[in-house]
Amino acid sequence: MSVFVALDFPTWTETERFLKDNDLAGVPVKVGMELFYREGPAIIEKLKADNHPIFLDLKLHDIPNTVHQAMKNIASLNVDMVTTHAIGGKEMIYQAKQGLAGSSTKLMAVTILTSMDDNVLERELGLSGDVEENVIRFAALAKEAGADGVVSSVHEVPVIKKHCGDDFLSITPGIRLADSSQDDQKRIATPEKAKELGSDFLVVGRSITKAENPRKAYEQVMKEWQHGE
Ligand SMILES: O=c1ccn([C@@H]2O[C@H](COP(=O)(O)O)[C@@H](O)[C@H]2O)c(=O)[nH]1
Repeated sequence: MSVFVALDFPTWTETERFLKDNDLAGVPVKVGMELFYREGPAIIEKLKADNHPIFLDLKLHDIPNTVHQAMKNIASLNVDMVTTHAIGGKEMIYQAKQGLAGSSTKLMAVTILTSMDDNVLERELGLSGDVEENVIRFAALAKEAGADGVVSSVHEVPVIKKHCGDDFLSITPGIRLADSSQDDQKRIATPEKAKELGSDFLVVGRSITKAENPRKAYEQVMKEWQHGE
């Protein structure tokens, strides 16, 4: 199971420099809105040419037909995983999966963003239940609709596996090394904790990209993830 480095950079020039300067050729990477909206699908071809496994994190959320048609276009990019928001509902998630038919791209549904906590759910969104209850509900919905797995924080992985089964994949952002700053994330965990709680895949951005020595930070993440230390 892999660690995806979040390439949250404004352009390909900066991305390419980061990967080269830090000797990260071929590592699994996550492409999100910032880079994709600037560089478009060409960025995927460039990264594939350098053998990077790719998680395309575009978090689609629209009416079912629009998401279906968009996923048909995404399917032709042959990335490893793509995201949709579970809050778009069962029919939207189902149509997202149908749009990917014929490709090997896995569909991951975002449950509750790792930048949110119980307070935000209750006071700002008026959702009933705490983060964990909502994550379980969205994960069960995503599974029923045909998704391959969900995005959540590390802390909800055990309950997701309990309710949806061990083979329902979990990918967890909000990863921080012990000395990294929390930034805008509310539900964080170390790579070591992610291993202990059973995440299948990690997403690590600023703990690596903003580190004084990104290569050393990447190696520390891998050490904790592979050996739990
Ligand atoms: O719930 C979510 C879903 C996606 N993300 C994305 O992961 C990275 C995390 O970056 P860090 O710098 O490690 O905080 C970022 O690209 C988000 O868009 C998430 O954080 N939480």
